[in-house]
Amino acid sequence: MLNNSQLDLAPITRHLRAMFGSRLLVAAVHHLHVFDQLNSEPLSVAELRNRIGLSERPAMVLFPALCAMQLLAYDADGRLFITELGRYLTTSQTPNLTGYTGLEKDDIGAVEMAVRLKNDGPMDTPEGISFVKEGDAPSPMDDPELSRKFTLGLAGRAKHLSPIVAANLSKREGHLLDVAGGTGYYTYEWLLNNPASTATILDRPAVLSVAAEILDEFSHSDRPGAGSLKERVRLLPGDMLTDELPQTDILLAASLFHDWPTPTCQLLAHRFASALRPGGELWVHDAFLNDALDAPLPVTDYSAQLFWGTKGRCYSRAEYRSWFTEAGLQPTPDNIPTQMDYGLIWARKTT
Ligand SMILES: C[S@@+](CC[C@H](N)C(=O)[O-])C[C@H]1O[C@@H](n2cnc3c(N)ncnc32)[C@H](O)[C@@H]1O
Repeated sequence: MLNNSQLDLAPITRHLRAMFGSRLLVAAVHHLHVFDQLNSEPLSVAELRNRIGLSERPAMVLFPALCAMQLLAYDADGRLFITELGRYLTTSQTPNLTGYTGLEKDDIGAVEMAVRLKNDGPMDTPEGISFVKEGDAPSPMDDPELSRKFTLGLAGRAKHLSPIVAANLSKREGHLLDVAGGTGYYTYEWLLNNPASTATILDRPAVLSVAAEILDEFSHSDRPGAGSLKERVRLLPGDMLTDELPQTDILLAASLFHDWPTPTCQLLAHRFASALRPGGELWVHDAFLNDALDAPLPVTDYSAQLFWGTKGRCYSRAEYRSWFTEAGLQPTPDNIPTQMDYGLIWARKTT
């Protein structure tokens, strides 16, 4: 069931994220010289990566974006080639737009994007990387001020999307584990829809102190059932990468995998599968690339934004489903759009 009665705010998030796509374009043309490399012949992804010195994550951000911009495409052998449109970004085409796009080549965002693409992330991160806590490295999510800033920064998005997400998750009596749950809005909405159920929100301690304030406010609202929420929610401080996870019937990973590189996503899929009881369900709310990894443009822009600020990127549903299968789960074919270019997919634990 899709609750579509509220306005989709995608135009706002698309314009916001387009800035990162623009940086990719200028960096690709003027700093990484992608179009010069492809000018004489199509190249395999591996060969192009090798020539411009990109590791896996930046390549899987940049190449899908240039395809979604219709500047590159894949041939039948899986090699990248310059499209008719993309030819106007080569100096061998007359006329071409390289002089015009070159006017932006010293833009500070484009220059920094080129640095981050080549380095697979920023050169220096003394405060740690936004939204991630890994090992002993400093994390803004463990700093009282920064974690509040980042958590409240996502609050409006979660508040807007959570009724739609909750309406589409399974209705059942049981337990929901909202891993890296942030504000907790997805949990509160699901508990209102499932009055006999309970939930755990797992996150960093500093994040959970913000969640506790939001839970307090939510439980004093006039929403039916809000009064019993506090008794039904447990706020569990921890590290999802290392701590034992509580057993659950439904595990929600909302805007979670996209902060992490592929090997960590594979690890998380295994950890989440182990936390599910037989018959349990793993739900992912995120923005997905298409399985051909060449569209859609709003998601390739979002992937660039995530690449800029986190350890992750956007992934395709096929990538998620392969991790679920490797972790012993059975992916369902469901593809449930929500809003702001997000959607839901899920897998079940059969045994
Ligand atoms: C992008 S936010 C998503 C929050 C929420 N699910 C939402 O959609 O609004 C990612 C969350 O992951 C949490 N996180 C990062 N590393 C973590 C770790 N190792 N253990 C637990 N939570 C972690 C962060 O504190 C942050 O709240």
